[in-house]
Amino acid sequence: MSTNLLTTPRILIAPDKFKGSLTAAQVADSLAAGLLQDNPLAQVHTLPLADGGDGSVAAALGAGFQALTIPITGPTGDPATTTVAFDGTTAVVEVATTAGLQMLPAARLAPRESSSVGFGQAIRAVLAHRPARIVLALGGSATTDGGAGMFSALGAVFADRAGQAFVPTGATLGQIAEADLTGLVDLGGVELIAANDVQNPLLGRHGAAAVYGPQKGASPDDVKVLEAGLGCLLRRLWEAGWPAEEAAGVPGAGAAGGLGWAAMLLGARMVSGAGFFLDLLGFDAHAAGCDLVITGEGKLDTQTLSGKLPLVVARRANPVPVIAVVGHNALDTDQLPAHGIEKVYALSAMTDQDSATDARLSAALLRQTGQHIARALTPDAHTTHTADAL
Ligand SMILES: O=C(O)[C@H](O)CO
Repeated sequence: MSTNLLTTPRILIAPDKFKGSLTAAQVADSLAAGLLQDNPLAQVHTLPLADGGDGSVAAALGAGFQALTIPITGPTGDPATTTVAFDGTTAVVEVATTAGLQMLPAARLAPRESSSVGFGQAIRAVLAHRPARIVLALGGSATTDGGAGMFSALGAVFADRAGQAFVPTGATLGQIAEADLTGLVDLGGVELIAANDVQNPLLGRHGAAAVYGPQKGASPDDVKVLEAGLGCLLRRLWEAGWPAEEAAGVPGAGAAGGLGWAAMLLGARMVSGAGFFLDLLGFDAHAAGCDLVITGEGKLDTQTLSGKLPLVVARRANPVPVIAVVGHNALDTDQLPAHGIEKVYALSAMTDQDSATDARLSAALLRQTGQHIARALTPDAHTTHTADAL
């Protein structure tokens, strides 16, 4: 690490979540505990981040937003509650905690039967608080319903060939014979922002069903049904007067089972989730004047290089040195300094066990890593401990 040795280093810890084990706040707190254990004089500030996927509401709450608890219908129809973050102006509503994989009862995947209706209900409920802006945090969804459930909750009516109204799920999108958008709630005057971390279009081999369907449990046959269903929804919304075809090709349209596309049809502006959340949470001001920024995520891989959160942090923190702490590093560490990351600490290099799904083990390893980093930074410790590159 080229950071000068310092007795009272000012350190900002700004990680994403470690998916499957720890929230961003838990990652940051574990690292901070280790750092302070070895150097109680360090000035450590934590800023748990998010990239638009799950953890976005938690990151906003950590930055001082208030929690609104809202009753919704879960992705497979069970009663559920969700939390929306609100600061009086901006509301953050998350797909992951309204129609997400994490909300499926007994974690049973439901690629055909799930819908985004709970996401729409949360948006509708938050309108009563008169937000100037709603951030739609996309990602981590259980469904590929193209936003049909969300539209239904917002007042759209879908009918089948017999004229029977129904709320479509992924598998029944193909039964939509007509879409009536006349009863849609008025979103005029509310700025909608879709915070998104993927660049996929709605349809095709890079689309929502083909790329993200399998992680929601879709078999190859299910993917075909979902793809055909999304095509049907697109035609019906186009017939109802929306620019459904143009929006389908926009990068990000395929986020969250097509909710990226659906959000654009509602007038949302699509933004990179990582950059947006760094701005919302005041990252630049927090990083300015620091001696070191520590970022991280569950897995560092080629997707990271295409602009995921640690790289955005590294770019924005410059000239402050940045190191990454990750669950697993699948990249050649030599290529990271060119992206602004001076050094990587990987938890998987510290243990034979799989820390990716074990929260307690991950937290313990993060604390140890915090201690390693403190020793590498402080003059006294540096002379008494060996440097510990992992
Ligand atoms: O929810 C999904 O489909 C993926 O996380 C991509 O946005």
